[in-house]
Amino acid sequence: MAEPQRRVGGVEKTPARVLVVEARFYDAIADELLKGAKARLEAAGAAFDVVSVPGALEIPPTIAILADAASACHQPYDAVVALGCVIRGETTHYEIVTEQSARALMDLSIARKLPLGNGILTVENEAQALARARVAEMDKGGDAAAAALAVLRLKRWAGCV
Ligand SMILES: Nc1c(NC[C@H](O)[C@H](O)[C@H](O)CO)[nH]c(=O)[nH]c1=O
Ligand SMILES: CC(=O)[C@@H](O)COP(=O)(O)O
Repeated sequence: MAEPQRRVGGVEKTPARVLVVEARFYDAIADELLKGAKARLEAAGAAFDVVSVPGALEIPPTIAILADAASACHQPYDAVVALGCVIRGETTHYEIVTEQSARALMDLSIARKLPLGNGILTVENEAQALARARVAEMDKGGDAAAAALAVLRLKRWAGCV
């Protein structure tokens, strides 16, 4: 049976090796998302690597590349967190970026049975983005990290029943 869950100060301890891939298309938003994700991972006792890419479309291939590289080095990642912000512009490119990045992340997670938290904001304007990125407000970066760890705990539990 899986070891009893250890919850300290309201945070479920989850020892893990986590890959965080952040898109830096909007630096101020990315900073807040990363701040929240790191705080949640640290509170859970998880180790993590942070890698930056230009935009949301680069997140899925970067995860695939680095997950394979880590496994080849016999240091596989237990979970992944994707962080980014896509703000609608004048053209249909918003649909491409949002839908393709989300679809690719879901496909990656399922195909590889890799716990993955999707913290890519898809919003209409900067105000909506800031409200969701800020740790003191909606903390979507922290939520994405927490979601990845929650699925990891389930995966470990399933492996031990
Ligand atoms: N408009 C946004 C983008 N667009 C860039 C793409 O993600 C990608 O980097 C480019 O098409 C080159 O492959 N990316 C975001 O993360 N956020 C946006 O609002
Ligand atoms: C979501 C985007 O790619 C966005 O920056 C594109 O803006 P636009 O549609 O005005 O070119």
